[in-house]
Amino acid sequence: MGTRAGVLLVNLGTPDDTGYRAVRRYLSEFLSDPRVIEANPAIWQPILQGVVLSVRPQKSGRNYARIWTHESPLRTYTRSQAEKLAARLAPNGVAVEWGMRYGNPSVSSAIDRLAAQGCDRIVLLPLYPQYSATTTATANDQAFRHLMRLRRQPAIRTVPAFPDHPAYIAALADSVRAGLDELDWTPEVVIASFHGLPFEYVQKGDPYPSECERTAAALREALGWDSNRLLLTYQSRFGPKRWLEPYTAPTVQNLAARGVKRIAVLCPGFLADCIETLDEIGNELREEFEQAGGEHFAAIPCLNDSPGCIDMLEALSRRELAGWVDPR
Ligand SMILES: C=CC1=C(C)c2cc3[nH]c(cc4nc(cc5[nH]c(cc1n2)c(C)c5CCC(=O)O)C(CCC(=O)O)=C4C)c(C)c3C=C
Ligand SMILES: [Fe+2]
Ligand SMILES: [Fe+2]
Repeated sequence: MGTRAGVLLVNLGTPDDTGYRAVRRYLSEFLSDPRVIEANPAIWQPILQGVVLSVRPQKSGRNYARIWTHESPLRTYTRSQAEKLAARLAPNGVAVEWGMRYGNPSVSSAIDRLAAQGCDRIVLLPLYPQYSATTTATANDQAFRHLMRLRRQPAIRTVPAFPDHPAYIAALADSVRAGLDELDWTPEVVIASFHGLPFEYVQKGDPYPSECERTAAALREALGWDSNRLLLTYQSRFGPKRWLEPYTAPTVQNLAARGVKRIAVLCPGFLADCIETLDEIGNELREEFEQAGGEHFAAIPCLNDSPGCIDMLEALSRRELAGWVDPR
C-alpha cells in the first residue's frame, strides 16, 4: 500500500430536516457533549431530556424552516467547500472529505471514506477560525474517538485555529467591501458578531474571546477602520448564565436608540451561513433594529464557497500537508 494524504473538513452539524424528531435528535447529541455543556450529566441529562428537549426542538425547528432550502444551508456550503477544495488539491493526489461533529455525515464515516480512498495520512481541519474547546477541541475529539476503534490508524495532523491568517482576513475584508458595494447607502457602524460562549469557560482558560479580538483587530487594519466603525459583539446566548459580552442584540438596540439609522452586520466566526447567521442575524436582529428605530440593515454573507474562502482552505491545507505531499 502506498501513501496518500487526505484533508477532512469538520463543521458543527445540523438537523437532517426541520421536524421535531430530527431537531430533537440533533440537539440531544449537541447538548449532551460535555465539551459544550460542562455540567454534571446526572443533573443535566434529566433537565435536557425533560424540559429542554420538549420545548426547544419546536422553536428551533420553526427557525430552521425559515432558512431551509432543500436541505440545511450549513450542509450545502460545507459540502461545496469540500468539493471546491478537492479540485484544488487533486493535482497533488490529495483526497478531501467533509464531516459533521453532530449529525450527518458523521466524522467517523468521513474518516472511513478517506481510508477507503487509500489515505493513511489525514489533515483534520475544524472549520472554526477562532479556537474554542466547545468547537475546535470537540471536533478533534470526535475524530480521535473513531481512530481508537481502528486497527490500522492513519497518521493525523490537526490544523490550528487561524484567527488572523492573512488569507482569512483578506477573504473577510473582500466580503465586507463586496457586501457594502451592493448597498445604495453607507452604514454608520459595522458589527462583527461572533457566536458567544459562557463566561465561565473563559475564566477556566478557553482563549476564544482573545482569538475573536485578534480577528476584529486584523480586519479593522485591513479595512482601515477604527473600533468605533467596526464593533465586536457576541450572539446566540443560550440558558440563564452570563455569556461573553457585549451581547449583539442589546448593542444594536442601543445604537438605534442613540439615533444610528444604518448598520451592517457580519459573522466572521462562521465560515458558512447557517441558522445563527441567516435567521438570528438576518431575520431576528434586523427586526429588533427596525423596531428600535433603525432604518437600513444589511447582513453580510459568510465566506461560504467563495474563491477567497477556498484560497484560505487551500493555504491552510497546504501548510499542514508540507512533507506529506510535494508542494504544488
Ligand atoms: C451551551 C450551548 C452552546 C455553546 C457553548 C455553543 C458554542 C458555539 N457554537 C458555534 C457554532 C454554531 N452553533 C450553532 C447552533 C447552535 N448552538 C447552540 C448552543 C451552543 N453553541 C444551539 C442550541 C444551537 C442550535 C440552534 C438553535 O437551536 O437555535 C450553529 C448552527 C447550526 C446549524 O444547523 O445551522 C453553529 C455554526 C460556535 C462557533 C461556538 C463557540 C465558539
Ligand atoms: Fe452554537
Ligand atoms: Fe441561535
